[in-house]
Amino acid sequence: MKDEYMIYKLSDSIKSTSHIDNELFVKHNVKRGLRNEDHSGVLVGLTKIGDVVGYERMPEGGLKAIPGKLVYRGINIEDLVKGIEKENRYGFEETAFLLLSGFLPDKDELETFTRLLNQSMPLEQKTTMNILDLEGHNIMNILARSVLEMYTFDPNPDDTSRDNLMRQSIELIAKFPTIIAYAYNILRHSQQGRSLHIRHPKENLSIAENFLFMLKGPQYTQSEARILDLALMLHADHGGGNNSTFTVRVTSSSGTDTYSSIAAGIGSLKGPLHGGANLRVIDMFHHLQEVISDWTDKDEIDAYLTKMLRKEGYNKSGKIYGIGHAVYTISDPRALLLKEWARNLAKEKGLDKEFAFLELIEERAIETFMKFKGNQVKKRVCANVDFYSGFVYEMIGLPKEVYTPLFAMSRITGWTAHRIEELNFDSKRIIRPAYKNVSEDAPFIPLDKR
Ligand SMILES: CC(=O)SCCNC(=O)CCNC(=O)[C@H](O)C(C)(C)COP(=O)(O)OP(=O)(O)OC[C@H]1O[C@@H](n2cnc3c(N)ncnc32)[C@H](O)[C@@H]1OP(=O)(O)O
Ligand SMILES: O=C([O-])CC(=O)C(=O)O
Repeated sequence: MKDEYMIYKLSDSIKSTSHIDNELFVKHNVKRGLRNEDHSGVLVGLTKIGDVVGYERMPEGGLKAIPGKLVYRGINIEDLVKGIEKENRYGFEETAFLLLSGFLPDKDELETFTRLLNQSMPLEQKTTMNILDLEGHNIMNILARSVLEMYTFDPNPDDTSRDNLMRQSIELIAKFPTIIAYAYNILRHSQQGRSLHIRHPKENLSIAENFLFMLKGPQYTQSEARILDLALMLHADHGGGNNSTFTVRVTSSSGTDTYSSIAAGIGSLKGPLHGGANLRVIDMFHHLQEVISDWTDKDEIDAYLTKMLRKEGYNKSGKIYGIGHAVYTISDPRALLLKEWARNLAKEKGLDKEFAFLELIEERAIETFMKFKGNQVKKRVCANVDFYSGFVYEMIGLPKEVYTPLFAMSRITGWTAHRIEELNFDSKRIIRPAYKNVSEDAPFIPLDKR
């Protein structure tokens, strides 16, 4: 047999070895994707960090869809974001403090914490040189590799004591913006032939400002930095059950080191059904701008969205990106906030027509999805956080390569808070669910008899 045929032979076996009848999940009462029949998540843990609410349980049984609510350490995200906006301050550092500590910092605590973050932003010279050296066009991949490398420079990488976990968490939160900005500048140079600028983080700038400075130099506006700061606040945590945070909790429960666990979380977030969706949404939006001739024609939009759901349009995945959520049903509170900023910004930038089209796609996607699925699906869908974020980033001049990394730059706060919690409750136990084997027994056959 020719060597290359082996790949096809083995790959062909996947058709039968990976086929598991849907009915078997029902028969063995297996919760597909750790989800109950009514789509709610199977309860697998307790947390005091974030609360994600999309429905109420009725006393007579069943779920009642309610407008989505997101809470960080007991504080409603809307109150946090609007409170900080009203005081005309940057809020991501404060959000990180809140998630890590469980309480809001006073003035002195906030100043000290912000200074600590600022001082931890520069990278080891060796890490910078390595980022320069890392081949590749995907910043999530470069970020994961850089995080794994931080293990080498940490004098105490495997120590899971409280103090050390907190020190590592602060280092990671501070260094993510630097790694991402450097990686983008290098990528821009190596893949797009642009001149190479490495701007080191500055003192006395917020993380949002510093990121924009490192990415594009001093030519960013205060309103761009404020919007980025707000977006960072919104993406910081989403409870313990989202795919990347759960990944961090699962890996942490084995007692592995912080860098291995966070690199695994980055890998999860990169997926197009999770944080990677923000990139897909903007790509899908540009595609729709091209294929839909009349951006106000509901019938034309519906027809194309139906094609997408039938796996005949766009990337033929059958997905409409930025729509649907494991928990939220009526609304994702983050999407509502991002949508309002997008609306205002679009007005400012003369992009009202584009915004109106995106808003109409949201409306039609929900309608079309419900019609397409009919009574096959018991839950309604809404736009999620990824639906408007890319449009906002695009308007503030951010390149698409950093959209998903920006999610990671914010979510590192939630990941580290959850890792700390996973390793510090008294009754902790390694996370180890079960899989039922549904294959048939097979005899061992000697090689010359096969
Ligand atoms: C930060 C975040 O991670 S937010 C989510 C970002 N991801 C996306 O935007 C990708 C598009 N959305 C999706 O794929 C899904 O809505 C998810 C992955 C977010 C949630 O999936 P689920 O928890 O399975 O959602 P839910 O239980 O409501 O799904 C019901 C059915 O509708 C399908 N569905 C849900 N949303 C969509 C969508 N946007 N496009 C097509 N089909 C969808 C599901 O695949 C599922 O089908 P199945 O019953 O055949 O398995
Ligand atoms: O909760 C989820 O499943 C996904 C999500 O919105 C997030 O992680 O922000």
